[in-house]
Amino acid sequence: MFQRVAALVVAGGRGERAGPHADGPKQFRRIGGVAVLLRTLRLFAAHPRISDLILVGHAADRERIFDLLAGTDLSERVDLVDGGPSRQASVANGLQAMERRAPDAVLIHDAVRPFVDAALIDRVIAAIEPSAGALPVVAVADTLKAGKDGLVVRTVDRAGLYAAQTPQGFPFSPILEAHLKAARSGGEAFTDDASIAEWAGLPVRLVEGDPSNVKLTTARDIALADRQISQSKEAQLPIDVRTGNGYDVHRLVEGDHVTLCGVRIRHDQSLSGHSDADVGFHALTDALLATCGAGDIGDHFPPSDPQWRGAASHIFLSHAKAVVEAKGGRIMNADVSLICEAPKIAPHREAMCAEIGRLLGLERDRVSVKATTNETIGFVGRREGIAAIATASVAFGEDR
Ligand SMILES: Nc1ccn([C@@H]2O[C@H](COP(=O)(O)OP(=O)(O)OP(=O)(O)O)[C@@H](O)[C@H]2O)c(=O)n1
Ligand SMILES: C[C@](O)(CO)[C@H](O)COP(=O)(O)O
Repeated sequence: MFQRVAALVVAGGRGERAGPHADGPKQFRRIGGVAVLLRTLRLFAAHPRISDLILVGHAADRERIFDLLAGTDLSERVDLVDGGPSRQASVANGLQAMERRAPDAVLIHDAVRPFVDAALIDRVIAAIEPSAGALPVVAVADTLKAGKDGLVVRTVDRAGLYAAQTPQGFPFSPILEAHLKAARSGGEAFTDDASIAEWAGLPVRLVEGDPSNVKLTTARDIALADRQISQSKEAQLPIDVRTGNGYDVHRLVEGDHVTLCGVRIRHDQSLSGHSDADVGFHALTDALLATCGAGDIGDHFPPSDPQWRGAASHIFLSHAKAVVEAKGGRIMNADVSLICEAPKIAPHREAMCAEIGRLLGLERDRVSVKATTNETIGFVGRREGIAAIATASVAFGEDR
């Protein structure tokens, strides 16, 4: 039995056949509310036999991937490697990056096969041998035709023909060697790793695949997968709605404006702080992080870190949104109370609500900004500072 079995998940493609989408290439599209890539990574991360998890992503998607993994256990678990111009090149990059970890065996999997399950991973691992790979397949069920210029040329005997799936499993050194040899020979035409093994003379065992383990190739595949999850048992589980609160205060000093809930307001004082001192956004950021036990704003953006000096606080709020969403949460509403003697908030309230709605993707009736004075009592009453209290609700479990 192999001691260390690593997983290499390739997500460096552009998903051209699926077409463009605001979320990015198909591996970032959501099915059942969760990004395809996140679903796939979670399955490998949760499997007890997987020792190492390497993700290959397109260089242009680095930020998107970091945002997706931020705040999840995966950010510690996954190593990100840049992909290449073809799937073959992406796998080769991943295998080379994995070499220093010296795994005994490796499973190579398409990020866009999010329906892989633990039983299939077990079957593939069990079939890998020191000198043979393992390939999950499903027998071809349709009658097969060869065609040319719109005409049938002949009917192909389907006996012994299989559709290849992933994860494909191999002893590590032989598949690395095979990939390096293929790269040296200049060929970029291999669409899977079993064909590289075959070309290099490494035998590959057939393993029972899983018809549900489809590859999401077109926009229709993605829509079907989304519908399938929405109708599945996981979608029937109760939704878990959580509430978080946040509080912040900043000192008022000499100045000419304050920024509150993303809106710059002329004033005869300014708020002092390491960032732009937007107490409203800071309190709301904490409220969002609190819904998933993700610490507070200071954990994510330490005041000791010079890069956040003077930073616009929408960065913190958008980050909190990404953390919540990476954990499978959907923000339901956001409510901020500003506590100050001046400036007057009412004239700016709509602009503040619009900014929160824009940043968190919330409709107007899910956002609230309120204000109160402190009746001239205490530090707020003496105009020494402005405070904010925020509450947010997030629904989790929609992705199960
Ligand atoms: N240069 C590439 C091309 C593909 N892949 C990955 O290989 C898997 C299977 O490839 P495919 O379905 O062909 O994905 P795309 O290349 O993204 O799709 P298309 O051919 O439609 O652009 C996907 O997880 C894809 O992200 C990769 O890592 N690097
Ligand atoms: C690796 C693979 O998913 C096995 O079916 C497939 O070969 C990917 O190939 P594509 O040609 O890029 O769709």
